[in-house]
Amino acid sequence: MRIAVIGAGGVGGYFGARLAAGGHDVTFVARGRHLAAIRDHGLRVRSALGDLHVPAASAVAAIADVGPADVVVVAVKLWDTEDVAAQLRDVVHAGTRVVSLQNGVHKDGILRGHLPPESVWGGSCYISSFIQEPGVVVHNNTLQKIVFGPYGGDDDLVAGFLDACLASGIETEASSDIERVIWEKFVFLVGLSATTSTVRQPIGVIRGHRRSRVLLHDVMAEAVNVGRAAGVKLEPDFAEDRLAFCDTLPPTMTSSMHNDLEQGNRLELPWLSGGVADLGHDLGVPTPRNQTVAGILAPYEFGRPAAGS
Ligand SMILES: NC(=O)C1=CN([C@@H]2O[C@H](COP(=O)(O)OP(=O)(O)OC[C@H]3O[C@@H](n4cnc5c(N)ncnc54)[C@H](OP(=O)(O)O)[C@@H]3O)[C@@H](O)[C@H]2O)C=CC1
Ligand SMILES: CC(C)(CO)C(=O)C(=O)O
Repeated sequence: MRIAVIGAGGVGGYFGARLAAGGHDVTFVARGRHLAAIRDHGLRVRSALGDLHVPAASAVAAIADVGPADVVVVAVKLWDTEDVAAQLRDVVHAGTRVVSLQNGVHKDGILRGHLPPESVWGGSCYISSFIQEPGVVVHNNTLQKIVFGPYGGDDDLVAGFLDACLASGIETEASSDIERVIWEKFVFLVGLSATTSTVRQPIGVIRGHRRSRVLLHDVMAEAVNVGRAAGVKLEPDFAEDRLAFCDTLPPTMTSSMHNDLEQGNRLELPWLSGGVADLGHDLGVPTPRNQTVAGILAPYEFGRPAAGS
């Protein structure tokens, strides 16, 4: 299968490298020092499930340099989605499918705004991975899962990508209710990212203290209320379900937003707690806790603020 990966970072680098190791023809679009390092030494992935090395020739600098692809995997940070979506217009043909593994509930609407809607599958992933240094992606533990599926109706092309992922050793599911799947992850991620980032501690600390545990629950409950008001079929008690799920996680687990905060990187805050607050505002659903989280973290949205700025 011919696969193009837009963004060779934690997510795209990891899953793309697994697919390449599985024998698929994978082209990575990368940029900056990461691209330069990949061109010098290839893309190296350090993973608890076995290290991987992708040859330098697999990387290109521009989306326009991607040849015909069966599946395009979008794995850039959320602020780059609009730009990538516009550039993908020339790459997506009748038999091409685009699947975003990004977080949040806004990304597919952006892609569908630029591309034929039927070409965009919904997608979600569970993994903890990051660019350790240019050319090197680290996959922290053994979790690595993709769920994807078409929006409405069947699509004969789903089976090919499902088989490609499974045969490459990626835990993968095809879903006939992908919107709900994406929202279910969103609810959990909003809770995890809001609490780990504001408290600056991993999930074990958050769930272990009565008040921060209540905050975790309430932040997720607001996301559930917003999703239900938007027509997503989330169970009314889904926040309780996710709180129980949080109790099963390793105590050291944290969110990519908390990691980005600690590194002084830009945050996806406007699409996580900020996104819940904005959607809640539009739908008339109160979201006081997510608004508070978005306010506390706002000064860090574009990286660590300079002292006194
Ligand atoms: N990392 C994780 O553990 C998880 C992340 N996610 C989600 O996946 C998405 C991607 O996250 P992650 O992999 O961590 O992000 P990274 O920052 O690690 O990787 C994104 C890469 O894409 C590059 N990029 C952006 N735009 C372009 C472009 N137009 N052309 C070429 N390269 C481009 C970035 O370059 P530059 O640095 O120059 O901007 C960067 O190297 C996010 O939405 C995130 O929330 C989901 C699950 C887990
Ligand atoms: C919760 C996790 C690690 C699961 O993939 C995630 O998506 C994130 O923190 O961005």
